[in-house]
Amino acid sequence: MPVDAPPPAALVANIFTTQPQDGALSENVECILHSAAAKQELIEYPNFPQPTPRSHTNPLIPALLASLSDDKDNNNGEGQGAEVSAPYRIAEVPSKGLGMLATRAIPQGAFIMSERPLLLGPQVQHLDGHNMQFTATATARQRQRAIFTEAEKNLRIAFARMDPTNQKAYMALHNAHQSDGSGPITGVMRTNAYEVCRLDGQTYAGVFKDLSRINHSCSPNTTSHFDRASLSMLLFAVRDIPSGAEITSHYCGLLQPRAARARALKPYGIRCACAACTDHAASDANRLRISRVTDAVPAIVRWAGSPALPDDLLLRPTLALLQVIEAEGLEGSQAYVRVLYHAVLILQVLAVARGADMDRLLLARAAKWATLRGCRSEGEGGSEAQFREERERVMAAALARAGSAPEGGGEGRAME
Ligand SMILES: C[S@@+](CC[C@H](N)C(=O)[O-])C[C@H]1O[C@@H](n2cnc3c(N)ncnc32)[C@H](O)[C@@H]1O
Repeated sequence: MPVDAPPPAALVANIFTTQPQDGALSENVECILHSAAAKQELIEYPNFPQPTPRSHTNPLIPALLASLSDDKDNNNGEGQGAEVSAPYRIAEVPSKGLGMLATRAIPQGAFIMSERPLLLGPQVQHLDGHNMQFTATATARQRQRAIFTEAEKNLRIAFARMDPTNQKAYMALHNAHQSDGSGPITGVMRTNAYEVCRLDGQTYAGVFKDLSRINHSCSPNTTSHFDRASLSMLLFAVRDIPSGAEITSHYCGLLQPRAARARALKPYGIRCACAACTDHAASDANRLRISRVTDAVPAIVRWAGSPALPDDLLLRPTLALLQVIEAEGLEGSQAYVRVLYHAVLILQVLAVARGADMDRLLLARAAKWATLRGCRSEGEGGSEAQFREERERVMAAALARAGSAPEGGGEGRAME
């Protein structure tokens, strides 16, 4: 279809647009948007369009590293802007088809890659046919088929507008929906799309050439977030990934029990046999516990201001919970970042009250907290202002525990 041809009358509610048109054709994203307001939101995003990031440096890291003199390897991103080859390759993985493998050791928190989607559109899974007319006697199956037919019609229009290189990459992706009524383009979308953003109240998903090759794990070693300014997904390691190891993400909620994960993975044709799915009783209990992690700052303030309460009252369970999350391989969870933050606050109080012997414990947790926060989208889990205010509250209470302010103060060094 020629680039500027209007869509058929039945599809006028959809807007077909190529964005951001800022470079090579294969870097453009074909978008199906449900409203003019969605398009406006997309292109009027602050600083849009930016080039796809080739590296990502966590601004919190350098100051922390300066104080961690013997931990120089813990860097985030590709270092001083040197051009380095991609730390991954796409290759066959036994019993999973293709997958993504690390071509060198990737440290926790490191930026792995960024990529724009080949195609961006409303999440097919969420199509409920609310804007379609059905006869009263239409069965659920007939409605489902009609929805897939409509989705395929829309996707075909967007597909026809795509750069031929991207069309080829798109159709080469895996399709786990070959016999359920999905059309071929819809099937690839349903198998490979990542949720990317919300526009005008609707959730959008994107299909990627390389990112969509990442296989599922219930204990994934990456996290990703979408960068609206560059219209690209950024991928980070949430724990050290050895050279040659598979790079994994997740296709379902990881804190739900094995049975619910199995249901969510069925449409992908995945019968997961990982440790958490095999020995699921203990893992389900751990994940339930992790799902219940809440904000402990008020409890930390109370403890910090009550010298009669033992030093290890909160530290011991907090460090134990970190171990449980690490044992489940859920370092990519928001709960892990939150519990690390709790550990940092508790250790800061102890550093003020008990002196320098807590420093190494504190700095190690603070570095990890900053590293993993740097992998998440800005402001997720709390703003800088909120952290500063909470830290001040905790440290004010800590002075009561210490009896007086320590010489030189223990706070600034660890957290700034
Ligand atoms: C998004 S694609 C991932 C890339 C895919 N392996 C390929 O060859 O292009 C999803 C498909 O990969 C396979 N897959 C992903 N994770 C898997 C896992 N943990 N175990 C088995 N197969 C998996 C399934 O066939 C699934 O439908």
